[in-house]
Amino acid sequence: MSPQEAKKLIESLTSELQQHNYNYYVLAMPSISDLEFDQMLKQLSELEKEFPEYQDPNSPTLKVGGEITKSFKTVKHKYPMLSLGNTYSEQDLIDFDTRVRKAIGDDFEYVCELKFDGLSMSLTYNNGKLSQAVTRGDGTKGDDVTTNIKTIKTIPHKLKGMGYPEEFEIRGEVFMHRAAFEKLNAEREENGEQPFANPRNFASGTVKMQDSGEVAKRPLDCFLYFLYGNNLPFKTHWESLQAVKSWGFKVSEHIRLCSNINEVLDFIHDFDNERFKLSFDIDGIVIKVNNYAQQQELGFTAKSPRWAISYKYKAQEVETRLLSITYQVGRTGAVTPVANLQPVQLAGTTVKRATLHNANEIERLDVREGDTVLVEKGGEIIPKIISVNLDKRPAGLHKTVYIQNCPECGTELIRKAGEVAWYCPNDISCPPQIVGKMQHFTSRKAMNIDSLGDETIVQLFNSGLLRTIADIYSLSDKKTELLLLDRMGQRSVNNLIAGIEASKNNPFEKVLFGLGIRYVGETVAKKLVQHFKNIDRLIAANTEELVAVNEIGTRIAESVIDYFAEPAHIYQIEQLKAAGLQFEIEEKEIVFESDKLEGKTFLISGVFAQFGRAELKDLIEANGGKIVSSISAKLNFLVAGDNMGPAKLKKATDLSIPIITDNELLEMLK
Ligand SMILES: NC(=O)c1ccc[n+]([C@@H]2O[C@H](COP(=O)([O-])OP(=O)(O)OC[C@H]3O[C@@H](n4cnc5c(N)ncnc54)[C@H](O)[C@@H]3O)[C@@H](O)[C@H]2O)c1
Ligand SMILES: [Zn+2]
Repeated sequence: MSPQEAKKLIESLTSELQQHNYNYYVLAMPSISDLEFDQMLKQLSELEKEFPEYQDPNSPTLKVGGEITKSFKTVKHKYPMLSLGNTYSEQDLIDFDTRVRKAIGDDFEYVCELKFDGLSMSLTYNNGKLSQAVTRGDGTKGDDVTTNIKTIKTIPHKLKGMGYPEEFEIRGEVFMHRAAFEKLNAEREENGEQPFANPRNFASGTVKMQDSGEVAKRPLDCFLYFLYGNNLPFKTHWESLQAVKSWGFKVSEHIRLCSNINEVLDFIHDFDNERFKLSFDIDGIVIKVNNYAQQQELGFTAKSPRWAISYKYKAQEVETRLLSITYQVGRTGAVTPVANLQPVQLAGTTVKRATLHNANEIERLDVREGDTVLVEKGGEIIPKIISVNLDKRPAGLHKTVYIQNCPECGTELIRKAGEVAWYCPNDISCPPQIVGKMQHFTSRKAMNIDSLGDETIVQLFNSGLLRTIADIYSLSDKKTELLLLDRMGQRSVNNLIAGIEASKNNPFEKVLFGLGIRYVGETVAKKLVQHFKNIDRLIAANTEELVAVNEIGTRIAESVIDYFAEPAHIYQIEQLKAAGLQFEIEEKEIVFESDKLEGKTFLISGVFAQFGRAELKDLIEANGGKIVSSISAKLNFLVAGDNMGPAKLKKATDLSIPIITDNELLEMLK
């Protein structure tokens, strides 16, 4: 390769990898697999060795890939948070072992641990109390996410036992169990939000949310795996893991002390199969030299310790035959193509189906019924088709033609500009859409009608008793018909009717969420209700008025407008209103201009569910109050939302300044 070519290639690899780092760490939405990323990184590293003059000082080979964000307080790490050297090959591990031996001789042990697939977190404890939680960030500085991390039940706020140092730092991996991931991701999809590809991305997206209340709803967990501090009372990593367990930290039971590299390889082989039985994802095994003094002797490179390495498992792949492609219609009308496969064993489960995502993906793969396909199950939960084995393609297979009509109701499919999915627009009478909408409407977070479960809805739909959401509220007139159905006795019918009746007390925000308007999830529904107060004002709102609401963008606004433009939806709302459902919230009697706050000073900090900061500021000023920007003894009130910085909180508490919520501020205006 000529130097000129090498320079060009180094530049393009560097910028491509930087983009992938951004997608992975900041957006939590990677667009290539880890293996592809690692191969590109290796290629760059080899080129840089050959042509060091072209290496970018910010090369991804030298730096931890993450970034700090502007949304949290930045904290400098006391001990840098580095990456780990990684490999997919056993030979590389043997080479690693040789290097270690050269440096420290033969007398040492390894600790093998699982490489949890989440995001690393640094926790600081002072006198046994959790004082700070910080993300890895760029390795030198991270985001202070203490408030969010405090919602994780397995991270102790206060330690048990004795013998912990007065101040220490402990590191671990925050992750989400697979079952919780699948459940929450399915809910996201139902709400028309983009699903996360795997639990790691979901956990990482969650930790960086602004609203700790929302974080608390998503069950995260954390395994701890390294202790830092001055004069730790331990000589080895293994000892420290046993001790931190006794202080109340969660340490994985799957750790092993190994006296040589062969025992390490045994551990790796054991978990090649065992890993699929775990309730969470791992992407490999971490191998650490056990003794602290020996770790110190080995030291660090710019990016990772020399006393540790990780072995990453390759995603498992297998070939099988594609029997047919079918199409599923979801609650929102989105059509998903599904590959039905000749059943095959893969990653510990029998795989019969794989997702084909959308029409573009079918086009890209040129996959045809009857093809032999390569299926992968990696970090992603749902298996996917990687490629078609053209050598095995029988003669005469027809190119796949994407369906043009809904497989359920025959309506012609549509595709909106800028979207990849095709939709069935018939949300009035397309069976999976109306059943799905009713199931959503009665679900726990919406109207919470326990007695009308998913299967009962299907049964009532099939028997013609339910056709729309509004029909639910006329079931009480149809007791005789209900009693004729299978598994419907007097008691279950009474329960059913009572549950439906009770649901009428649900507040407007639950009803609005229950309607299943695309992109209107729980939080958006709350915001719309707070802002517009009643359904008529919401129906009348135009795009401008909608996007004026904090955190509502044009995509949501357009979806809301489209929904209310449909006469059948308006008719349904009229019926639900007539049945007695809540379509308004009580107006708070707020005087929007007054002198009630005259002579008082306010400082606003944190984020608020019902107001933007600018809105709050306007409100205070319109009522005669004065906004100040720093805390002093003269400040009258601190208006505090979520995620307020701990330093501010402490200062205000020290000065005994009254801390009020946005609701308490509203009370002052009444
Ligand atoms: N697909 C993409 O676009 C993309 C982009 C960037 C990075 N990546 C992936 O991320 C990797 C680099 O990420 P990285 O720098 O965080 O390194 P890494 O994830 O390979 O290893 C370091 C991390 O391992 C974690 N870890 C889990 N269990 C551990 C244990 N028991 N002990 C110690 N640490 C443990 C810690 O969070 C630590 O920060 C790449 O190799 C690549 O596979 C992928
Ligand atoms: Zn349809």
